[in-house]
Amino acid sequence: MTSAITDFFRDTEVSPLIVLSIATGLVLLCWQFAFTGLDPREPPEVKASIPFGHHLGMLWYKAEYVTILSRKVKLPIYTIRILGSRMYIIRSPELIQKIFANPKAFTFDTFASTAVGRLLNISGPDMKILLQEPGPENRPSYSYDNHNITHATLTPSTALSQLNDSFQTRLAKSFNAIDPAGTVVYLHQWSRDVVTHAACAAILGPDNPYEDDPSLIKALWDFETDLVLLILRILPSVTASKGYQGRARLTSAYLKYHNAGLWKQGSALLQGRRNIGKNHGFTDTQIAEWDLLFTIAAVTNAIPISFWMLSYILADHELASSVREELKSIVRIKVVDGVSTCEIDPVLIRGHCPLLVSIWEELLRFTSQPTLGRYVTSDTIINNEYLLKAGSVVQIPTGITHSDSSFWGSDASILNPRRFLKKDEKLSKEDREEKKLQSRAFTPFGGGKNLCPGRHAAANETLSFVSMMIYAFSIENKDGTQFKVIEAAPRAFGASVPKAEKDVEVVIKLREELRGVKLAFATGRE
Ligand code: HEM
Repeated sequence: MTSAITDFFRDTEVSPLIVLSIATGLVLLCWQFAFTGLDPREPPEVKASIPFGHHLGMLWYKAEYVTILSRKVKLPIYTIRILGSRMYIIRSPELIQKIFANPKAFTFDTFASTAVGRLLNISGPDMKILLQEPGPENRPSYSYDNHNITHATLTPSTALSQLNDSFQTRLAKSFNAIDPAGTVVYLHQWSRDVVTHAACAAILGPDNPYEDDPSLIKALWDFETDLVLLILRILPSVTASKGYQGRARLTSAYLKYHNAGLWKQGSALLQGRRNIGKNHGFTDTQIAEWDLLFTIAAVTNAIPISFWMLSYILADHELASSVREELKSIVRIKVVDGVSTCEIDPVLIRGHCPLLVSIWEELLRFTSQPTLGRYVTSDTIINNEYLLKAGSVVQIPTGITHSDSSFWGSDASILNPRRFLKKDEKLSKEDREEKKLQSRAFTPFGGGKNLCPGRHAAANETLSFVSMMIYAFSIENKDGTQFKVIEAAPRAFGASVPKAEKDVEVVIKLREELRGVKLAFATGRE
């Protein structure tokens, strides 16, 4: 056989590269035909206009492809073929809710466990015990226990209030370090660093690795940026060198933190997760690695959205001054032992600052557009209508439902800061119907069993950061030009909120009337 191939190359003028390309094409074509026909009850298939068009689209547009495709395909649900298997894409809020309602048949855990296994190099029996199967003596699996403690400590409770307090205390420290006469920073990077410091203090406690070595913040974001390449694991030390090195530095810093017993001053969330890890026989290194992954989940969307929210307000003078006006009702100037403090109470924002809350919700609609994924574990019919086959993947491009004018009106494609201002009691019957449709179409935090447990913490983080920035500081472009919202980069696979493409240099100054005053947040409130 080998000599026949060599003879062929010797006897023909065709380059081996062309032959190889033709052979690859043929294999892929056979693969495409090998795809078993659709059951008539499955969602209709949408074929690409050119051969392998969906594959090329995925390679080119990455996470955005199913959103781009769904803008053209107006069906409530449809099927495409990817790598020889089915992918069901759902645009209809009604069908999306059916998926959320059945986490056994449509699971997120399969994706999460595969990704975590590849990131942490877990395989074989360890993988089963750690992530999916019941543990020894039929105890619940680690993933089950971990899911419960994470959701329990992040829903409104004393544990969450303490986490929020720690966030705000560390945030205030960064604000008080700003030179009142003016500090020049790159706003995107500076916001990222300030909020990351606070988020890590909230989870890990005040004495955490990032305080010892602030360069770990960059390592964390390098790791986060290279996450997909690290999951793919194709020569990661070369293809994802920054993330690869960042992960190594962070893992050893987190291990040092655990070995020194510093976890004892961490959040109830961190301590609860540590206990569960210990009960399931995790080593300290595994616990450190899990904490690192959790830190990524906690910062990956919350931090970009803080930057976007600040940017959209700053770019609109009238909006910024209305927000500042509204904030006056939750600001107190306190004088203790001759020291004046300007204190914002974030717990009061929901009740006293409707415009700020509306901007937050609109930012979630406008920027948090995850493509949610579920794996189909058994043949299931949804809505008494569509058969979804086991082994397939469901994709929910929320960018579609978040921008559909039939739910959001003719201004769906622009950011309207006052969109969520209408109060329920003032709504007409028609408005109430529209609101119902909107609430089903609004899934910035996903839904069902995996609905983001960090949503309350994220709201607190963003609203605390933005409210103090807008109330206490003036922020202007360093070059004197008008502040504008900068371009967003394409959304990465798995990310809900995009990051900024570039950065903008600004001068941050404490407002004249607050010179000599310290900044703080009210704490100890539930
Ligand atoms: C604006 C900020 C945030 C956004 C937009 C966001 C969005 C999401 C989304 C879309 C999911 C997947 C849900 C699904 O598939 O149905 C998710 C899951 C998750 N998020 Fe968030 N998130 C944010 C902030 C946070 C924060 C601050 C934390 C932690 C403190 C956090 C922790 C998690 C965890 C642990 C999961 C996995 C939940 C599970 O599988 O049960 N997130 N998030």
